[in-house]
Amino acid sequence: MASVAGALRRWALRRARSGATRSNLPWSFLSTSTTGAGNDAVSEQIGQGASGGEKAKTSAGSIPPPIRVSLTDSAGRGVFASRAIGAGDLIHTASPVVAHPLPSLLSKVCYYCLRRSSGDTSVLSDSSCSSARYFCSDECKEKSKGFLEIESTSSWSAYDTHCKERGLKYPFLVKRLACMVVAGTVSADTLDILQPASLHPDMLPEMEAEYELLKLAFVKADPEEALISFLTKQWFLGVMARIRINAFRVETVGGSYEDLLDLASSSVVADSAVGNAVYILPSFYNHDCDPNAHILWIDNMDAKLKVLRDIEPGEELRICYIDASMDWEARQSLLYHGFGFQCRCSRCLSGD
Ligand SMILES: C[S@@+](CC[C@H](N)C(=O)[O-])C[C@H]1O[C@@H](n2cnc3c(N)ncnc32)[C@H](O)[C@@H]1O
Repeated sequence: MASVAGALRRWALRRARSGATRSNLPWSFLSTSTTGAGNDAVSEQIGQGASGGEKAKTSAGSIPPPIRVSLTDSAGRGVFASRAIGAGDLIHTASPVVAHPLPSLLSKVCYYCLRRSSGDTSVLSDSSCSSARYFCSDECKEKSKGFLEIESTSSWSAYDTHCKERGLKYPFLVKRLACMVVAGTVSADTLDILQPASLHPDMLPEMEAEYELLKLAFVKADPEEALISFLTKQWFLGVMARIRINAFRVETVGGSYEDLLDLASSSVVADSAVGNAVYILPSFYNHDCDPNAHILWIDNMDAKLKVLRDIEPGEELRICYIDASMDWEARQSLLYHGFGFQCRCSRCLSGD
């Protein structure tokens, strides 16, 4: 136990000495308001281009994305085009704040970037832990160092088994986020700007059990108290509430990047899911059953947002959260029960 605590202390010390700060974070400069108050800050930062971990880039690289985040009439905040965008154009790309492969695919999908293994997983498997984790490159291994060092100081068998037995995916994102916070690579309030789901009282006992197991894993590693002071039940529930609404199921598609981007269609056939991820900017896109924008993943966790048809300046950009080919009743039911809102897109309002 003492060596575990020592590892955490040494890590924190190294972070402090290297000058790493918690403000050096993806979008940490944004207001943490979940109401309209933070909108100006969001728009301003998009206008200036992103900095920090989450990169919002156009294909041209340094040009700010042609979008702003503002309040909509009926769906909270949304993403609007700040100039005309042509059908098929890439709006921006985004790297997640936090991502995790599906627990069943740890030996087949990169533990950092969610890229599928091409076959030989032995070379870059992480031998420091009992369950094999695959890394697609030394770069991904290097980028994982922070959370991995923290993760490997604790025993996760009780937490992982509890979640796997119940088929839960989101607690793995929370575990990764908590390790990143302890490692000092993200701030504990990184996701606060995102809209939270209202958690039904029936869900709370299960989530509280997950929280206790998460806390226990850290406490058993005997870290300095200050390092895990953020890890309250309120923090856990707040993160879960945001992940529930904003996590994307990452489904990578094979094929040439250019070919896929050229397609002005949302009917790209994806492979099966490789993991889950939470982004900041993509989380501001509202849903539409007849979307004018589309999110896709080519090869790894980096999301590409592109438009499906010509867009006028000022038009709201919306993606589709579900299978748009379902009928009105099925769509309404899925969006209400799965996502917690009554869809007010024009297709639904017209009864189609
Ligand atoms: C991922 S968030 C999108 C950004 C959100 N509007 C915000 O202010 O952060 C999803 C939430 O936006 C709202 N929303 C998205 N699409 C909607 C739609 N078609 N009709 C009504 N509400 C919608 C719902 O409150 C939903 O839970």
